[in-house]
Amino acid sequence: MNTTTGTRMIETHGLTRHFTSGKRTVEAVRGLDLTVERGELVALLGPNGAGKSTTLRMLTTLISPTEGTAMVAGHDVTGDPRHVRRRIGFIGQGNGAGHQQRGRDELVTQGRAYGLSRSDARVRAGELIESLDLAEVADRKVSTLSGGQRRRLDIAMGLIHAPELLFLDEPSTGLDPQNRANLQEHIVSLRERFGTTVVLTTHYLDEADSLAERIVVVDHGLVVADDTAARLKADLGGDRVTLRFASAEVAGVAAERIGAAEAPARVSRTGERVDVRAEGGPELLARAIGELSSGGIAVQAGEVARPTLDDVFLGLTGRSLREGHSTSETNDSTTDLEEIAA
Ligand SMILES: Nc1ncnc2c1ncn2[C@@H]1O[C@H](COP(=O)(O)OP(=O)(O)OP(=O)(O)O)[C@@H](O)[C@H]1O
Repeated sequence: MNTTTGTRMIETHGLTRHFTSGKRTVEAVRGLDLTVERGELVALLGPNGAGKSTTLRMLTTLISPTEGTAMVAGHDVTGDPRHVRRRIGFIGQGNGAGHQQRGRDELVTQGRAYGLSRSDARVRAGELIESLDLAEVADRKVSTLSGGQRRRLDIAMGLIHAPELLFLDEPSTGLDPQNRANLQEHIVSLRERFGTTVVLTTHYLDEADSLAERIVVVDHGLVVADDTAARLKADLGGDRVTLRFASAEVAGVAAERIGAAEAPARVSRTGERVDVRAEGGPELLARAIGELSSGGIAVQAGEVARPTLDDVFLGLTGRSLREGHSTSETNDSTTDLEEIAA
């Protein structure tokens, strides 16, 4: 049920959240400006402690902003949280489903918590079971489901009241590659089937790259980049070509020659290695090997790497996203869903 008029699903201005304990104040989110249009699939990407979950918790009304404003699905998160909650779904980290009930009963209970009649909740549960391929698991006890099956059940729980906007906090953390791939397919198909706008957080660069149309990179509580993965990578200035030489001295001469021949490519040398950042990396590598060897310089090894989102992050922050990865944090999404339903 899409009830919001206009195309903007999220609009924040200067969204800020501080946590204070004793004399210590953590500035988890520091003036975040974000817009998401209806139907978009947006990933919030950032290292541990960047402020992704805190942002999601403000947008889903679970915690209040310290400063700033956020309109979500047409309503103010501070002034009108009930209407926001009715229009959104939130699937937190961890497993939101109980253990001894069957999947189908969990869904009906969840629908009831959102104010559906028992018969409407049953009908809606049946629709979701069919469209999310849960037929095989719906009549089993939740405690017997695999991690991937539970995650799909979690998604169905978040969709029971047909939200216009679905928030997923690290949906695939802890899943094996096969289950991650399945889950990603389901997320993509949500929009096709239900027209749902999806905002998810992730640590996984490849997940953000392949899944999201738009990537918002968050670091230290701020948006440091906001664009498509392709444009973020293109902004880096093309492929990275790495060549290795017998000595640092030879590499120095090679770097000068490549710089002169391949302008405007960016050339840098580290010891015996020369890195070149330029469009058309494979062709450049072939040219450089040919020209250097005809000038008497042997290239010992050469490779081309397409830019990755990790390169983007490294370029923006001087740190690698991979350094910050950890799956240790767990929030209980049962609590989140209950709070939302309250
Ligand atoms: N309830 C809280 N009390 C105190 N500090 C908090 C609280 N919640 C979050 N923080 C702090 O705020 C900062 C941002 O945390 P947040 O969980 O939003 O980051 P994140 O990007 O979601 O990280 P992760 O990828 O590890 O989930 C961190 O320094 C965190 O320790």
